[in-house]
This record gives sequence, C-alpha cells and structure tokens, in this order.
Amino acid sequence: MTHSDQPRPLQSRASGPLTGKVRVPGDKSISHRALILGALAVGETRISGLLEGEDVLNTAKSMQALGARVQRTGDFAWTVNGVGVGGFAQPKAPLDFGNSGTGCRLVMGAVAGCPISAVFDGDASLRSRPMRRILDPLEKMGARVTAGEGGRLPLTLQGARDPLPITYQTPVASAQIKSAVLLAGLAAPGTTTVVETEASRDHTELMLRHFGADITSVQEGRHGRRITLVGQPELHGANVAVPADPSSAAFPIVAALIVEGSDVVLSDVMTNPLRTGLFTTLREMGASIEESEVRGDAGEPMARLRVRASKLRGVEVPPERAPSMIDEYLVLAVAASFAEGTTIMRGLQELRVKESDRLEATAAMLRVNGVTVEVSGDDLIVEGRGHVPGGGTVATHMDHRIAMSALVMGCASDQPVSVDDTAFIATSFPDFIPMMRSLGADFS
Ligand SMILES: O=C(O)C1=C[C@@H](OP(=O)(O)O)[C@@H](O)[C@H](O)C1
Ligand SMILES: C=C(OP(=O)(O)O)C(=O)O
Repeated sequence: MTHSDQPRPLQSRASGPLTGKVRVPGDKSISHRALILGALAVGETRISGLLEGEDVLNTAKSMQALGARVQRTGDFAWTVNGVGVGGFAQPKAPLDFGNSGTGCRLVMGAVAGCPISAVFDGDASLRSRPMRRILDPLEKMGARVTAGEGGRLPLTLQGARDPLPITYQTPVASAQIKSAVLLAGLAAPGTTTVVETEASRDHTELMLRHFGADITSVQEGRHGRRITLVGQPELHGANVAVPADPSSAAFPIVAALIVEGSDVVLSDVMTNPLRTGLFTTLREMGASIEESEVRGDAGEPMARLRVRASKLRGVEVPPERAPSMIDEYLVLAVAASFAEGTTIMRGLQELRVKESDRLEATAAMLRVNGVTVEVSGDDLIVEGRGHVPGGGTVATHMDHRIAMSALVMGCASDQPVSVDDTAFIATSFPDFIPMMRSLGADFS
C-alpha cells in the first residue's frame, strides 16, 4: 500500500485572476501503456514526458518485477528493455498497484498470456473495486484465478500456457477491459476481437500499431467499435513522447473559467476525440477555450489551449458522451455549480466503481459547500446559481480527483473550501498544488 502517512488537509480560498502558461504532466493512460508495451517488446523503448505519478511508478515497478529492465534516464525520461510477447518472468513478490485500476487491470491482461503466476494487490480503494469484469474474459482465454469474494484483490492470476484467442463483447464501455483482452491476445495464436457498443479511449490500439502489431478498428453500430488484433506479433521497441494529460488539464481549465479575469495557457494537451468530452461540454456551456498549435505524434493529437474566464450556463450532457469524459465529471460538476441554470449529466453508473463512489462523493462535495444537487438513478443534476457559498470540508475518500475538484471549487467560492486529505493527488498529478499556486491559486 502506498499511503501510510498522516492525512494532509488543505484549504482553498478565492484569489485574484489566474494567469500564466503551464504544461500539466504526461497522460496517465499513455504512460501506463508505454511501460507495458515497452516491456512486451523486443529491444529498447524510449519514453519522454512520462507521468511520474504514483500510479504509473507502480506499473514501472511491476514491469521490472516481471523481468523487463526499466530505467529513469532524466526528468520524465525513461527507457524500457523488453522481454518480448509471452516472455514475462515469475515475479518473486506480490505486485502492488497502489491506487491504480488501470495499472492493475492492464497488467493482469499482459500476465494472462504468459505461463507464470502473479499475486495482484493494491490499497484499500483498489481492493474495493470490481475485478470480475477483467477476470471473466481472461479466464475464457485460459488464465486461472484465485480471488476473494466478487473477484476482489488480493488475487492470484495463473497465466495461460497456450492462450486462446477470443471474440469478446465488453459489458460496459471500458478501455481497461478492452486493453486487458488485447494485451492477453498478443500471446494467443490467431485473431482476438473486442467489440464495444460505446467506443472507449483507443490509446492501446494506437500504441500497439506504433509498436508494430497488426490491429484494425472499425465502427460498430452508432457509437461502437470492433477491434481485431493478430496474435503473436513481434513487437519492437519504439519511441513514445507522452502528451499532456487532458484529465489533469481539466483542473486548471475549470479554475480559469470560474475565477474572474483569468487567462491561462496549457501546452501540448492531448486532444484525442475519445478523451475530449469535457472540452465539448464546457464549450456548450459558453467556455472560451481556444486551440492552436495542433499537431500529432504516434496517432495522438495534441494542441495548445488558451482558456479565459467565462460566464457559464447549465446544459444537458448525453449519456453517450460519458466514455470520452469519464474522469472529468467531478470537475464538470464544479463548473456546473458556478454556471447559471441546471446541468444534467446522464448515464454515470461507471462513476460508482472508480477510486470512490464518485457519484455520491461528487454530490456530497457540492452539498457540503451549499450547492443544490441531486443524484437521480445514474444521473447527476446540479443547480447552478452563478456562485458557490463554500465553507465546507470535503471528504476525499482516497480519491485524487475529488481532492483536486474541491480545491478548484475553492478558487472562486464565497467562503474557503477545505479538503481532508491531499495525499492521493500524487497518484496522477504530483505537482498540482505548486502548479496551481504558480497560476495564482490561494491554497494554504
Ligand atoms: O484505460 C485507461 O487508461 C483508463 C480507463 C478508464 O477506466 P475504465 O476502463 O474503467 O472506464 C478511466 O476511468 C481510467 O482513469 C483510465
Ligand atoms: C479512474 C481513474 O484511474 P484508475 O481507474 O486507473 O484508478 C482516474 O484516474 O480517475
């Protein structure tokens, strides 16, 4: 487990305009994948801009424990010398993924295609999250699992000696399920197919192609995808430049929108359309977010974003947008609290199985700060009044995104907003507090 320290509370109070230019850290999803694919490739992978947050560092450690050589060569610069598809060694100790669902679930997929056994574990938050959604397809591919009730961590996964290729329809839109199946499918002969009715982030597909795999993705139905991977490729080491994480950028963006007079620039923000639902929604609410310097690397687009304080209005966010902004609803709810009018966010059932029950935790964060909010089934309804009273203490429940969202809320609320613990921010955005202070935020 990663956090045994005392909780680190913090208070956020209204400040003058936020101004300046920042680059938020590397994308978390891409960072995990670069380490894992580097470990499954033959030869050297050089990664620049890696997110050096606890979640990703735990994935790096697990790759090392499975036999890859992982080295830090400079600031955010890492090399991985891989073992080849199916080549993981038996780890000598349990693999500890801390707070990270992505690291744990993707590595389960990679291990499922190797004839080794590994124990997977994590912190109290990760131990409470569902793993059956990953274990079910991996068992179909030949892996064997010994787990506690409901397939929770800690669990032992015995990879398949002769993994079977499968066609798998994901039960929920989840890039973690899709990626686990594809990573296991690398070691299987023939083709592994994943069908999703709602497209989820496609970083695994893009990066597999970049490392030399034969993988195709075609539209399936209105919003879905059918992804087909040819098994047993020789992946070759590659260079990966990790763009800035749009899910981390979301926090300074919303802060700039709600603090009067703000003008903030964010460089290299990844703008993969399967990740930009928040930007679409904020623009519908009236946000001024200008894109320039648009470019791409290894299939991942990125841009410079200029964000200026804006008068926001309430909107309705359709359920089919959820996969492209699944981690951003917490901070969207903060923006919605400062808007004029009602914001309805539909189809948020997946928020209940993140680092915390984010649907209830978001509602509690707003309520304790004087915002009228309702959870109705899987929908979140926020009554925006153009200002937020604040004055509350937010329970973060081992969840980095609750802590950061609450601190953003305090940047413009009438009274300061307190959070009970900022320690988990280090899982995804270690420099969040100093970076926000550099823009002018008042955290103390
Ligand atoms: O594949 C990924 O990198 C991620 C997928 C999403 O989870 P689900 O696959 O559970 O939707 C997201 O919430 C998580 O932060 C990162
Ligand atoms: C859900 C998240 O991550 P994970 O599933 O990797 O724990 C997140 O970062 O918001």
